[in-house]
Amino acid sequence: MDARFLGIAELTDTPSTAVVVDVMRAFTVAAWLFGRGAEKVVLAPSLDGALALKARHPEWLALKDGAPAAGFDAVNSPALLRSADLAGRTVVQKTTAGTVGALAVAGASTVLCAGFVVAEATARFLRDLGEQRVTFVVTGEEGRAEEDLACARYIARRAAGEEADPAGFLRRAGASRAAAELREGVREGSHPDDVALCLELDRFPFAMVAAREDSLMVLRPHPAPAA
Ligand SMILES: O=C(O)[C@H](CS(=O)(=O)O)OP(=O)(O)O
Ligand SMILES: [Mg+2]
Repeated sequence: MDARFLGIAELTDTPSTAVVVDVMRAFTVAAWLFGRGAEKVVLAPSLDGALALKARHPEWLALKDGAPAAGFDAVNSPALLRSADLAGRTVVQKTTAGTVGALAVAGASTVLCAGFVVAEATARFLRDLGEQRVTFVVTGEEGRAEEDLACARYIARRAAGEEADPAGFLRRAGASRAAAELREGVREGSHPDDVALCLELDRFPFAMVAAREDSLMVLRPHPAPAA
């Protein structure tokens, strides 16, 4: 498999198959939303866009990164969402990196959103797809976020059918700037358990596929086929 690893600003063409990686924290959060029963996650282009969607659909939940804010129901923290009852709910998510990365490749034929919590299911999806050229969008720090790069490289190895010891990849992610900032409480809207939850390998059995539905980019879980 020919894998390339690009930051959002480095995307000069529309890839056929894109895996958008945001370990800390957007797509760990999205996986937890599905794990808690959410039906779909609508990826919003802006804070105002998220609030407009919520105004049109008052039953939807709006989630943003950073500090809590008026009009939003939740923040971008897996630990703060891990006990929420979200059965059948739609969540509108807007974050600094992850949702921006997914929207940047909205024209791709296949868009997966991923973190370590869905790594093997994502790799399995790619193996089943049989695509030879996969673009990994490394959403953090202009394509240099260690946690996203480590996760992307791990998924690429597994998608190519190679054995890969996850320990080194997880260690690299755990030593990232994002992990340090979360541990130190620098990032607002966080919980002390966020880093550990972001580094839980294969916590969930589904991949996450984003696709256009009407004018929206919508993320849904894609269960792994029976082995
Ligand atoms: O919520 C996050 O961890 C980040 C935003 S910030 O770096 O904390 O400001 O957003 P994400 O898009 O999930 O990387
Ligand atoms: Mg991030």
